[in-house]
Amino acid sequence: MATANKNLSEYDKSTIPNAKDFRFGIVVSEWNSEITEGLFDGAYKALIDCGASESNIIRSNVPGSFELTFGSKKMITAEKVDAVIAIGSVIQGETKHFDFVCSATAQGIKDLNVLYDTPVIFCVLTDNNLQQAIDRSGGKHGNKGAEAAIAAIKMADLAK
Ligand SMILES: Nc1c(NC[C@H](O)[C@H](O)[C@H](O)CO)[nH]c(=O)[nH]c1=O
Ligand SMILES: CC(=O)[C@@H](O)COP(=O)(O)O
Repeated sequence: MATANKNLSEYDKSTIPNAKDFRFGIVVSEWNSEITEGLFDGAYKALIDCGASESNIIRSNVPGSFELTFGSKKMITAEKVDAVIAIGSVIQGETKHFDFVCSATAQGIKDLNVLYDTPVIFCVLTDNNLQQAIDRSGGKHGNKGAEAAIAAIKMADLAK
């Protein structure tokens, strides 16, 4: 189902474990910060809404999405979190760089989920243009950050 056919912010709390005992790391890319800050806001509010404590949400920043893999690895090894949410926004430019950044980031985060026992959630928008990113970070299609937060809670519960 394409994002256009669902709202990313919608969730049923009756199907989600209470997050009160979990500790979450959120790693935020600074590229396209007007988008990534919106994603962070959506993730943070959803975690709190589902019972997480503010003191159990730890944030770090990285320069761009390519650095999310390293930043997430550091969050796993240094902060003893139950799940990590990796937040980025990659927007197509004039060249093939978009393809390499998206692929490397997706593969890197997938690799962390294989190498470590802490789930890392792929909250990286890979859009053709700025409007698509706006629509998915609190716009008409909801907020992928909220979707990622729910995934993080469910995976933290699965991994415990
Ligand atoms: N163009 C975008 C980038 N590019 C930067 C890379 O992620 C990386 O920081 C750089 O290549 C140095 O290693 N990053 C994004 O997150 N979004 C973009 O649209
Ligand atoms: C995703 C990118 O790296 C891209 O936005 C960079 O833009 P360009 O391809 O025009 O150099």
